[in-house]
Amino acid sequence: MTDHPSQTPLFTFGVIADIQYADIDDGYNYTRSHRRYYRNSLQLLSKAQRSWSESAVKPHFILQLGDIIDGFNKRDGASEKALDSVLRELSRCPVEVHHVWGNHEFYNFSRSQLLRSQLNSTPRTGSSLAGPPAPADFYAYHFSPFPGFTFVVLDAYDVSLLGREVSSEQYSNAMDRIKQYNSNEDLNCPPGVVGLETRFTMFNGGFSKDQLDWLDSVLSLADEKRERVTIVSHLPIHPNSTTPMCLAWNFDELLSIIHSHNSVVCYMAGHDHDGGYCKDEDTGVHHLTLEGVIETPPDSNAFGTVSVYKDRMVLKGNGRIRNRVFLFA
Ligand SMILES: Nc1ncnc2c1ncn2[C@@H]1O[C@H](COP(=O)(O)OP(=O)(O)O)[C@@H](O)[C@H]1O
Repeated sequence: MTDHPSQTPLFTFGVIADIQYADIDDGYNYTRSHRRYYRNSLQLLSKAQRSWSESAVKPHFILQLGDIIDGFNKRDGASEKALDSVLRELSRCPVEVHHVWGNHEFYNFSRSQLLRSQLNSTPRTGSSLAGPPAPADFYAYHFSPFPGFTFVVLDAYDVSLLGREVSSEQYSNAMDRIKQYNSNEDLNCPPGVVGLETRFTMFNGGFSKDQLDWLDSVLSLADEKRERVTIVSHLPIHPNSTTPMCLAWNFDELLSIIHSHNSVVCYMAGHDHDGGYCKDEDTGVHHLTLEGVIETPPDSNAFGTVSVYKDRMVLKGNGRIRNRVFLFA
């Protein structure tokens, strides 16, 4: 790996996904193929935090890619307590954390609770990239940690049955969309076993037209200013970076917006705990799906530190996460 050992990075940041903490015994995923270490995930977060805090070059910020606590907390009336535990652990590392929202955020909290919570990391000050803020109807924003670099947080549950009031138009629209493909009584059960249509489940969602239009305008400005843009959200959008069951419903629409701009260099997501990666050969965009902490054994870990240079980003993985170099096209 060429990691520019002699060069100082412009800035660095930490990445972590699917912590899914709950103070309960180990369990399994739905198909019982993967063990879930609910209680220990807090210890792995603690180790990640210590590694970031003690590193010679401190990360400028942390990207938390969603599912910070598990849905089982809701069942146990422990949502607030579990959230306090993970946020307390994260706050030991004195850097800004940018939170993405995943399906487990919506199992625990309503959208309005999330907007009022510490999981709403919308910056109070503007980004160096001008342009309108995102409409209040979805959770999306951009920030610029360093001149020439922009990060965009997207809401992958903007069009979803999760987090929308059953009486709302958004809920009906999401129901219409999922029912086009999924005729199961239990909408968490995917339609079929293989293929792209398996993504039409209730634990996934998509991006509204308003959000895509907003992103389009952000990327137009970024193109003009020759910014390097990294987009982060909970759901992967490239079929070669994940199993199809974890893709965003309208992944293709987001991909085509990215294709129509030249500023995007990387897209990062969580959700698929096995992780994944591909480089989109048409655009040179790197699609990284980060391995989830929740399915990581106690003697390993799943977090990364990304060093950003003028022409590349270098991911230093820990435990299950491998080192990678993302050259800018
Ligand atoms: N194949 C499936 N059939 C029916 N329900 C499923 C299936 N896969 C997952 N679920 C249910 O969907 C919900 C979300 O699944 P879960 O595995 O917890 O998501 P995540 O991978 O985000 O942790 C859970 O209630 C789970 O029981």
